Amino acid sequence: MKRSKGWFTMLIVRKAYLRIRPHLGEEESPSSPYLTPLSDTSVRMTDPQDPQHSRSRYRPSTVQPSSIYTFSHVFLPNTTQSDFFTKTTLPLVRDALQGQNGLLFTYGVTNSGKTYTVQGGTEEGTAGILPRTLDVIFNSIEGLHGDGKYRPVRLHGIEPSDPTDLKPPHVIPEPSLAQVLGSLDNPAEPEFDIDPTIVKVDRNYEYTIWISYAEVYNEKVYDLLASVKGESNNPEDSSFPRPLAGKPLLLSRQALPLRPSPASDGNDSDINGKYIAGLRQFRVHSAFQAKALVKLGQLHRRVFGTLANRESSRSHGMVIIKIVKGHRGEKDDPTSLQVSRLTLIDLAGSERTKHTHTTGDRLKEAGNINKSLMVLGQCMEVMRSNQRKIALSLSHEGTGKDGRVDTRDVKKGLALVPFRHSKLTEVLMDYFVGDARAVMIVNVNPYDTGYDENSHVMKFAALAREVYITPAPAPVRRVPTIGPGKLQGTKIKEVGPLTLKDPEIAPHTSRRKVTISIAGHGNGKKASEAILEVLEQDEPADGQDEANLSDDDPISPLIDALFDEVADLRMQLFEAEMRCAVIEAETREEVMHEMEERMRSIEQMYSRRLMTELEQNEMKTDAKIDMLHQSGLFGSPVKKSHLDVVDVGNSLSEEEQDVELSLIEYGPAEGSGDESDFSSRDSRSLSMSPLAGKQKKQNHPVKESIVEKRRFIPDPPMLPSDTEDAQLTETEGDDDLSIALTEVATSEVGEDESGDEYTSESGEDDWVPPSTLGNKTPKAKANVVSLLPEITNHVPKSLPKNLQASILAQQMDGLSLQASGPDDSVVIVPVKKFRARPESVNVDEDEDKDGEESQLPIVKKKKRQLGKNPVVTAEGIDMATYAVEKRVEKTAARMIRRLGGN
Ligand SMILES: Nc1ncnc2c1ncn2[C@@H]1O[C@H](COP(=O)(O)OP(=O)(O)OP(=O)(O)O)[C@@H](O)[C@H]1O
Repeated sequence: MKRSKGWFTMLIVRKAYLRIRPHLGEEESPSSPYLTPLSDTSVRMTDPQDPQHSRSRYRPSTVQPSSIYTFSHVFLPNTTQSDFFTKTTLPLVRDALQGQNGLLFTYGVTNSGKTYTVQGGTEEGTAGILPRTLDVIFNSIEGLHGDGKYRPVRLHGIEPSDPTDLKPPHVIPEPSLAQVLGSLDNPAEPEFDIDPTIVKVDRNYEYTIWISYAEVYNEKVYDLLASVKGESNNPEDSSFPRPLAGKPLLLSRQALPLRPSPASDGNDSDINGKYIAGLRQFRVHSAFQAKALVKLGQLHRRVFGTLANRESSRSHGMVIIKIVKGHRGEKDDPTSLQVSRLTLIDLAGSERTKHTHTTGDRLKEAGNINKSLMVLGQCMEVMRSNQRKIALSLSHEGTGKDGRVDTRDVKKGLALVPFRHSKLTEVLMDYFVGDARAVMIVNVNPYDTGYDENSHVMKFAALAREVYITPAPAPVRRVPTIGPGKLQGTKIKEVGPLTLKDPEIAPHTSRRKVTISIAGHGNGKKASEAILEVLEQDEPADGQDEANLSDDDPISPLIDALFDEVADLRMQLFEAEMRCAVIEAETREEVMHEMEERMRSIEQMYSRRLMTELEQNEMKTDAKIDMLHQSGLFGSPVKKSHLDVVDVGNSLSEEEQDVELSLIEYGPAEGSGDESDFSSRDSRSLSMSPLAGKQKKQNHPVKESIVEKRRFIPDPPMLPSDTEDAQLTETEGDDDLSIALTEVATSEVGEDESGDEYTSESGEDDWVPPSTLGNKTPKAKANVVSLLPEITNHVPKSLPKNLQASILAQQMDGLSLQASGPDDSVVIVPVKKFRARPESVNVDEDEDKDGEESQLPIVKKKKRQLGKNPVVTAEGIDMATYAVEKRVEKTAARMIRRLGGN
């Protein structure tokens, strides 16, 4: 494929490196990091709050919970500064020495290690990439220093140097802030921490190195190497400005304007970049001098950027290293000079306004930081889309006239890259549209709480990687041999330090107080604080610099105004988006809390229900135990009884009485005095059983039919009794139990051998008094013992043992032995139909009609207190069942023996 000529045809890949910060000892103990290195070039980022990894199911975020990101290289936490420098920055230094422009910037959230990467730490061997770059440059040009007759200006210009440029930096005329605070700070960079690397350079050339240090703070550009003038309260006092008692030292500085690079500087690019007008630069002869300047700049940065958070960089700091290279054989020919720039930027951390609840100045500052970073991202996105369009056009090469693509047509269709929307991108514009190699370093602290912010950082990196920048050789400019101050092109007005006396600063100033802590750092010095008042002035209005603008300036006032309008609108849009994002996050959080609240209340409701169920079950069990006690399955509840249900009562042993008594429901104790409330007490005791309640509610058809039948069941004839006042009657409150037992009794043991019923199921007509049964069926000598297996067989074996025992007990409870008739036949009657009741209790009308119940014996009620008896266990029930069986067996055998004997 033929390549068209143009700036977009030679592409180089931008490098994006990821550096993972180690966990620091003094920080809170980390959970697991959310970054997992997968290879040398890729990492997986997993949200620690993801439902799969956390109990919380709701994330107030739309960020993907897990993603894989690819970089040019991933540096693990244990990477040394030296290794990092060699792999990321050294190639840029080599290119710069060969005449290529380069840009390196660090990007990441606060506390992710950007400053550590650029400047370094305090330990030996921890010098960052900036001091190492200076070391390598000076190591490499050793013996090749030029005489510095010419200096670089603006972006691409060269002009004869000013004598002041040659002065060493420490001779800044005004009392500088460094002098004020020099003793306060001791930036770490031990002399012994020098990078020994040497890069091979063309030894036919001479080199001069120039350093500038600027910062973009609150959408304004400041010179960090400009002298800072202090304002003493005493105008006569021209000496060293020290703060008066109780009054802070007042420091002032002025923002610098950005100006388009004039075409006369010989920029090859179609789009002119911008330069920082008035930015001071110093020629340095050694790495030591250069580092001293950088330290001064860092000190200024710290002082002026300390408004909000002294631990955090709130500005974008950029060190610009310019290398002027001239052929040794053409020393007097400035046209042979080449200028290359290497800019290292320590970007401010992306701020979490919604997390820190930032307000006031801090919010504005954070907004500006975010704005500049966002615009940087937008620029990259537009550049990427433009490059795609270009690539698409190139792929259709041959469709135009002569089979060539007209690049002008292609460029017309490209979107405008919004460099002008922030000061940062305006300053960097030249690198993107011009001739530069760019390297981005992404710093991430994998233990940081701001997963979402870090995720945005990674996405930004992914975007940046797809942008390609054209390399081009550094321009070689012809410089007229004119004296200092009379320069080619336009002369830029120097913007020096201002004082409060300067008339123009009043309308555009902002004042703020800055407190600088001076920590002892274990060097024997006492920790103290210095309060300063900082006065920052806006850059001069355009009108003031009109004289400085070249005729070639491409910006017309109308276009400028339109751009400003667009910038304003974008700013408003950005703010609206920020507000929306905050509202969205808050709403999500609110919804999440509401959901959690609901879940909690549902959980509570279910636990309450569960508790109720448990209580009911307990009561049910208690009721069963009660029944077992009443039926004598747990010991013999009534030792002395006057049961007259069976005629043989008098002659039965105590044990036999126990068994029989246990088969009869309880009534009020004779003479206990509480006979009057027997009914209510009875029903109360039954109501304790949830089962009973349920049965009542269910209104079971079987029950109804049985109840119906029972209405017609006549009272049994009076049975012989040894207690005259004992009566058997039906107990109202015990319906359920009696129904169940009646059912069992009537359906299971209601037939004799001949198949004749001897208990009534259908009504009065069927009723056959037990006393006559013997006569009617003389052969029907029911053997209780033989009935036992039958009863037992009706208990489902699949049920748990305790339930089996309970059913058996109920069945047993429904039976009583009765011997009657002249032939001494033994009959089984369902005695559950009969209830002992006191004489004073009113009985049903039906019963009253019979008038017989008054003759029924009263059975003494055995009182039992719940909880006093042992807890039921399966073994206990087994044993009890076994005991009952045995006792019934024994009793029956005895009775049969006795009856047989008779
Ligand atoms: N690779 C590393 N090895 C050891 N310590 C590190 C490393 N990276 C960062 N640190 C330490 O982590 C802390 C935070 O780093 P640093 O100040 O560089 O973060 P930052 O991203 O520049 O923050 P800000 O944007 O707020 O200025 C510092 O104490 C620094 O010494």
